[in-house]
Amino acid sequence: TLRDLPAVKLHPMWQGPLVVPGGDRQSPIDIVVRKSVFDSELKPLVTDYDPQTCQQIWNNGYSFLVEYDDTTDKSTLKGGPLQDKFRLCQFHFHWGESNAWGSEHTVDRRLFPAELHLVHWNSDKYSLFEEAVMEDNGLAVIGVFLKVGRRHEGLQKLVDALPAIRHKGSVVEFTRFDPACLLPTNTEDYWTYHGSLTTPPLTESVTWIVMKQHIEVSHDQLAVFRSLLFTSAEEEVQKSMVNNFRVQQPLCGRSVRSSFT
Ligand SMILES: NS(=O)(=O)c1nccs1
Ligand SMILES: [Zn+2]
Repeated sequence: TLRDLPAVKLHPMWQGPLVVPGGDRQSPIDIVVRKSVFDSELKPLVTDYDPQTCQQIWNNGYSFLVEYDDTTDKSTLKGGPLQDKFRLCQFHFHWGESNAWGSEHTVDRRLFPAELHLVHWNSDKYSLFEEAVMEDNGLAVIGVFLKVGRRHEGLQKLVDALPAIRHKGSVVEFTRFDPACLLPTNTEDYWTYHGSLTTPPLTESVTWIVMKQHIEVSHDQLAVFRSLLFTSAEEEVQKSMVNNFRVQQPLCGRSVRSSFT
């Protein structure tokens, strides 16, 4: 198997392959603003999220996920660079142990303390996330940078639920949360490129939509993210869930388009 190949180094945190063999459209990447290409055909994002589809929040050992009922087209994303309609299935974050780093994407090498990912799959073409995750045009992930500043009132409900899921594998009910409150006010300006998931299975099935405008959260709110653990309750050594971001990947000739000049 992959593990037997001496060339494949296992990632210390994910025990998965660090480099995907033959991967030439991996994520995350550094977005070099002056090299991005303005595309006037790019439309504003159209999100239509139903808070009633929010189901649970859980610690999967990499991040914490807020999961939505994606058995119907109740919470959807369309527009932007997308031709089809995409269904929201979950959102999660990546962050650092300090405010100096934590995001997966960077803008002209600038790091942010954290990054939000809203994960959607193409429900016009596929019937399950597991199917779409293997296909070129299967997924669309919105990336939003977080900066430390004012407290984010909408985020607080989520922050208050985190102590209940400190350990890997813990799940609690989480309902009536509108993820639209986590989007920046400006959803017209974004960069978009074809890439991959940044955690296993790392498949190259993602149309990335990285928002130009960040959102602000308070230092204390981010500190609660860092109080989560990678480890389950049974493990002797508890490890703080921090620095759960992937290293940046080669662009391999890809172009990044911008919806703004
Ligand atoms: N970090 S990510 O949004 O690329 C992702 N990885 C696996 C499922 S969703
Ligand atoms: Zn992510």
